[in-house]
Amino acid sequence: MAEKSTAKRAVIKNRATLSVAVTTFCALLAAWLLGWGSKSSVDSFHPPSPLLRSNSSSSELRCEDQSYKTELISLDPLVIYIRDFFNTQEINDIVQAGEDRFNPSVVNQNGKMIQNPYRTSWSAALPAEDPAVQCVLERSRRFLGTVLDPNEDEMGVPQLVRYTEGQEYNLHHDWMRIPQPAFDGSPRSFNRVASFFVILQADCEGGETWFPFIEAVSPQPKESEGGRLWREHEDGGIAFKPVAGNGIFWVNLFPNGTGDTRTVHAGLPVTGGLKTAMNIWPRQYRPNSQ
Ligand SMILES: O=C(O)CCC(=O)C(=O)O
Ligand SMILES: [Fe+2]
Repeated sequence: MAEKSTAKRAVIKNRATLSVAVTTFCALLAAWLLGWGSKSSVDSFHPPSPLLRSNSSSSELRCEDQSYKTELISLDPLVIYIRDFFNTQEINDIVQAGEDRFNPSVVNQNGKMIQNPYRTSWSAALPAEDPAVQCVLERSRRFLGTVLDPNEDEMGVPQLVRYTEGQEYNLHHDWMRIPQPAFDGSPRSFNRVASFFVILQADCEGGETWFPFIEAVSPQPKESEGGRLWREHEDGGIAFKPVAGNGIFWVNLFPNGTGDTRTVHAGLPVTGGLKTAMNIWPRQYRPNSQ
């Protein structure tokens, strides 16, 4: 009897030891799967776009996942409104990265970049190596899906644009009439296939982004007038209110590479305060003969 109970105790002890071991193993496995001990970010990647590849020396970049929401505004040309495209931390980091780099904005006139009363804002080219810049460029690249050829195309040089009271950018399109020859000397030229225009700071009055030739797929419901993010403009088309973190995406080029004049748009005058936004102009390359 005593022998039996000793054996039983030994079995119980072994089971207990086994169960502690199993529990510890499961806990360690769960901790590993949840990524404890590493940085609390959910998205990790090796920069894949040509621009990021050529300019980045760091081996790994960690970006926060961003759950943005998209709303189709127009199908032809394609215009998509993106809510919460950048988070507050990214906005702060990107503004800081560009803060000391602002110069008077210029416009392209017959291939020459010149200052013009047509565009009275400030611009700053952003450093491509900045981690927040890399994260939002990568997010934008993924948004584009197959629009960019990973072997040819790139995300371009992102820019900040800033307006104070009285400043504006009159009607223009973002695509170039004459595609820009490739900087690497290859017999290719690029054009801005699409635009992301994302608001970073919107402590301002005025400063809507107006597309006179864009018609919404259907009218907005009338009841949400106050909280509207865009409105039908009195001179036609749609005007988007600047809201920090939100962006507008549109396609500039037809499939044959020519520019779509219906994408003409303006940054309407800021009548008070400060508006800062980021331009991302992905570059699509074509052989020079085309
Ligand atoms: O400021 C805006 O609302 C538009 C700016 C713009 O179109 C640009 O910088 O190309
Ligand atoms: Fe523009």
